[in-house]
Amino acid sequence: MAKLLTIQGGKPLSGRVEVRGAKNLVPKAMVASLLGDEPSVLRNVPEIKDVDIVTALLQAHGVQVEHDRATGSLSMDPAKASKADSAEIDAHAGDSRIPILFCGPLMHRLGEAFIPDLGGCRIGDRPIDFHLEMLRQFGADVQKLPSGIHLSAPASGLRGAKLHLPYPSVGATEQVLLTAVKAEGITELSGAAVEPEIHDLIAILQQMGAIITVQTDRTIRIEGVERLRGYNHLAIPDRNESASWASAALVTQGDIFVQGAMQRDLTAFLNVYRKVGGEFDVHDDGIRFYHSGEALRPLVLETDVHPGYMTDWQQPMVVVLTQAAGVSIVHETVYENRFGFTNVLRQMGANIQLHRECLGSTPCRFGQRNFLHSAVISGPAKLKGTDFDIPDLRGGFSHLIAALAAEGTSRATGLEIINRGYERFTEKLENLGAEFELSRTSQPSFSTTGR
Ligand SMILES: CC(=O)N[C@H]1[C@@H](OP(=O)(O)OP(=O)(O)OC[C@H]2O[C@@H](n3ccc(=O)[nH]c3=O)[C@H](O)[C@@H]2O)O[C@H](CO)[C@@H](O)[C@@H]1O
Ligand SMILES: C=C(OP(=O)(O)O)C(=O)O
Repeated sequence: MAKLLTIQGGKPLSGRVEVRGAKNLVPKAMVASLLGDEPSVLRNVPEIKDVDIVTALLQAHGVQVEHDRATGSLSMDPAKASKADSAEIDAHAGDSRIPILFCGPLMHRLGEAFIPDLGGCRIGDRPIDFHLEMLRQFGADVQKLPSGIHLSAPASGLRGAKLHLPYPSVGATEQVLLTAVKAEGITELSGAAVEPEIHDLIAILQQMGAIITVQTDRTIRIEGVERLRGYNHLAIPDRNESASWASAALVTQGDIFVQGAMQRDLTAFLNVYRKVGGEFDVHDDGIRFYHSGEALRPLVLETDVHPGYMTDWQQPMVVVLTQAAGVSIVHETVYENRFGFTNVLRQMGANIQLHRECLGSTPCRFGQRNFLHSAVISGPAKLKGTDFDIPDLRGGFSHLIAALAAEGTSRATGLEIINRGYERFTEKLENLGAEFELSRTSQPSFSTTGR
C-alpha cells in the first residue's frame, strides 16, 4: 500500500531543522572510495535514498560498507572490489543518476564497467553525451546496450586528455575528475562546473593523493597518479535542502532555524531571499530564515550554474513568488523542462503563465527550441488545498510547502520521491508544527500532471 500524506494548511512552520551532508556530494564521495587502496570514512552522511542505492551498488562490487545511521558515519573498504552481476546492478540502480559516475573508478579497478539506465528527477531529457565523449577521449571503449552501457579500458590503461565541456555540466565534470585522477599523464578540462559540491569532491580526492588545480577560468588540471589512499572527510551540508526550508519559512509566514545552513555556499540564494523581502540571521551553526510580516516583493530571476542562482532552488522560490505582491519573472536556463510542477500550483490558485521565449536578461540554450522555460508569476495568490502526486524532488517539495500554506486540506501521493533529498521529512515537518497525517492508501497515485 502506498503512503498518503494529508495536510491541513494555513499554519506557519516554526522551529528548528538540521541539514546534514549534501545529496549532490555524498553519493559521489562514496563512489570515490573505489579509487583508494585503503578504506575511506565519510561523515555527516544523511539517510536519503541515493545513499542506499550507492551503498547497494558498492556492495554489489564487493566493497564492504558500514553505515552508522545515528552518527552519520559511513566506512567503505574496497580491498575486495570485484566485478558485479549486471542483473544485480540493474536491480539496485533505482532512480538515481549516480551509477554513471562509476565508469572511471571501475575501469581503473577492474578494466571494465557496466552502467545501468539512469534515474534521477524527470526535469528534461538529461542526456549523458558529454560523459561518454569525455570517457572516449580517455581511451575507453563505450558500447551502448539495450539497457545501459558497457565500457572497457585499453590494456595499457586510461590516458589523460585535453578536454572541453560545451556546457559546465556538474556530472560530466565529476566524471572527468573521478577518471583523470588515476589516468596516465595530465588532463586539462576547460568549461568545467565549479559548484561547491565539486570543490568538496576535489578536497576528498586531494586527501586521497590526487593532484588537482582549479583555475579561475573554469579550467581544471589534473595530474594523474598511480595509486590513491583512503580518505576521512566531513561532507559539506546540503545547500539545496537549506534553501528549501528557507523558502518554506517565507511561504508559510514562518520562522525556521536551519542548523547546518552555510552562508558561503548560499550567497546567490541569500541575495534573492533578501530582495524578495525574506529575513535571515547568520549564526555559526546555521541560519535563521523568517518572514518579516511585510508584503513580499516580486523580482526577476534567472537560474544558472555556480556561482549563479542554482536551478534546484528555483521550484521552492516560485512558490514564494506566488505570494509576492506583483509580477515576477523566472527564467530557467539549466534544464529545458523544469516548470511542469507549476500545473499543480495553478490548480491550487496560483497565477503562473509559461513562455517559450527567454524572458530573462540573457538568452539561453533553450530560447529557439520550443521549450516552456520562462515563467511569469502574478501575486499574491490565495492558495487552496488540492490532491497531487509528487512529480520530482524539488517540484514535490514545492507542492508540499504550497499545501502547508494553503487554505484547507491537501492530499499527496508519491512521498517516496521526497526521500531522495530530504531525510526524515515528516519528522522535520512535525518538529516545525505542521498539521498533517500519514496513512496508507490503496490508490497508487493521484493523476496530476506535474512533470
Ligand atoms: C546528483 C546531482 O549532483 N544532481 C545535480 C547535478 O545534476 P547533473 O550532474 O545531472 O546536471 P548537469 O550539470 O550535468 O546538467 C546540466 C545541463 O547539462 C545538460 N547535459 C548534461 C550532461 C550531458 O552529458 N549532456 C547534457 O546536455 C543537462 O541536460 C542539463 O541541461 O547538477 C544539476 C545542476 O546543478 C542539479 O540540478 C542536480 O541536482
Ligand atoms: C535534480 C536533482 O537531483 P538529481 O540530479 O539527483 O535528479 C535535484 O536534486 O533537484
